[in-house]
Amino acid sequence: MSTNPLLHIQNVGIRFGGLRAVANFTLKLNQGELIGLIGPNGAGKTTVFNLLTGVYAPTEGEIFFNGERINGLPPYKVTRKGISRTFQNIRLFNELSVLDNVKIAYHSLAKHSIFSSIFRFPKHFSGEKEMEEKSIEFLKIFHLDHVKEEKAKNLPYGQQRRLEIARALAAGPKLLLLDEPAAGMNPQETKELMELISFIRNEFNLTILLIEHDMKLVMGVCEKISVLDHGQLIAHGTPEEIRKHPKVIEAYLGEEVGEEHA
Ligand SMILES: Nc1ncnc2c1ncn2[C@@H]1O[C@H](COP(=O)(O)OP(=O)(O)OP(=O)(O)O)[C@@H](O)[C@H]1O
Repeated sequence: MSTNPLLHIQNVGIRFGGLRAVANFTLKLNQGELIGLIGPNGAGKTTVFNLLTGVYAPTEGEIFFNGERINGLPPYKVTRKGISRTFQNIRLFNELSVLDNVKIAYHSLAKHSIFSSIFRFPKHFSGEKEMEEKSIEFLKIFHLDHVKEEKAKNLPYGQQRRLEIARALAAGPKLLLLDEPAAGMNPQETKELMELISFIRNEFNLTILLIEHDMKLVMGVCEKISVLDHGQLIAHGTPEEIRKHPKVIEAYLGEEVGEEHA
């Protein structure tokens, strides 16, 4: 069995002018792990995702994915390597149907060539059919198949969040980055999301890095949690260790990190 981590972030940092948004950040994710990334507002969590997905190139450090150095690669190449993400502010094709939103993501994996697509050779049609069937399978997992013809913008908020995850998964990632997937959800929706995240991790053999302010969710699904404060890693450990960690308690204004933050 390989002991190499799927993702290895080594002493990564980035400056925006005089601000060191992330500094000396190190994290290893092994295949199949579900790790939480938490921290107060402005701690640098989304910047870490932007560094991992090629939105920003790190000004220091290295990022290895599957043993390959990926820092500096453009976002589309990072996606092709097997890293997908969702965004804090939902980004869907609002005017397209739910099904088309997933089909577009699945397209990046489709086996039929661009020429057969343009000239509509038979191979293209079988590719289209397969893509549609696969996309509907994804929608079933996310309980969205009954609204597949609906425009994305017409879905209730909780369903839009689920569609974003379905779309990220349709690109066939090995590593899924979820940026505050429970933001704006009610407690029941959050509970269902928690179950869904655990389910897809097992079902798709995924490795997941989860940014989330809802501590109940983070503590409930993650094996390990990394805590950022002012761009620095201040703690890494099990939910129980993090809950009691003095630096984490201090970063969260003296309160014990727990359900009061849910
Ligand atoms: N493109 C940018 N240019 C300048 N400053 C930036 C840029 N992106 C992020 N920052 C700054 O970097 C710091 C970290 O921001 P980031 O969005 O990563 O924090 P966060 O932990 O995700 O916060 P939140 O929980 O509020 O989403 C903040 O001070 C932010 O203003």
